[in-house]
Amino acid sequence: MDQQLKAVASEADENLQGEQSMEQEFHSIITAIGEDPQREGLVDTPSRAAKALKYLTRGYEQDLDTVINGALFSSDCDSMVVVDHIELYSLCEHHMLPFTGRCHIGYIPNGKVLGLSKLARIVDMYARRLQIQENLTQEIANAIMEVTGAKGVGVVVEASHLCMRMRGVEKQNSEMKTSCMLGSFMKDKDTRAEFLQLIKA
Ligand SMILES: Nc1nc2c(ncn2[C@@H]2O[C@H](COP(=O)(O)OP(=O)(O)OP(=O)(O)O)[C@@H](O)[C@H]2O)c(=O)[nH]1
Ligand SMILES: [Zn+2]
Repeated sequence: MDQQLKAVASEADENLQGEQSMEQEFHSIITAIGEDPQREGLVDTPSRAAKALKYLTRGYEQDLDTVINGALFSSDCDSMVVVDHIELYSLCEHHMLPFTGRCHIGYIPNGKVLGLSKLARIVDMYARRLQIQENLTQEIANAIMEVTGAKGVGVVVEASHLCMRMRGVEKQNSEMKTSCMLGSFMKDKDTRAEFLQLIKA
């Protein structure tokens, strides 16, 4: 077996072991909450829950290079590019409960534009990890700046946190809004205003 095949096989093996140990943990959790893991409806639950959690945190297995896949194109465009209402699903790192909402992105290219879908893929890569909203917002903005070398980048995230709705303080209608402005979006208030007007956040 050549080196590359060996690496792929060993990664698959690690993933399988990780999923099996997660299954055992979910089995214990079901017992700890006072349920019977052998009950018909729960027999396959540890395996389903492990698969679901692996999926919900799949951003750990991704990196920027793979996500962008070379979709960076030369362009003379020096006007603002905005992609808004990119839905996001994340897990808060304090309670591992979902927070869901929308991400709005703007950037002013500097010779390169990014494939349209890649903005949404960058959002997903960072959202599908354990996060706080502030860090998520900043990580998305920094990644777009790093990949495109843009003149400026603006990111706004609006999200609702289940840890605040289903438990704890139990407030149903409040949303958290976070923003990160880099380059001309930070320095120039007209650029920032144009972005905020376009996304109407
Ligand atoms: N800043 C920030 N806080 C978050 C985010 N997600 C959850 N939190 C907060 O993390 C805090 C954790 O506070 P703790 O007092 O340690 O935990 P807790 O007793 O479960 O807190 P309560 O939610 O107030 O019941 C809470 O205030 C949550 O609302 C986030 O994305 N950003
Ligand atoms: Zn939380």
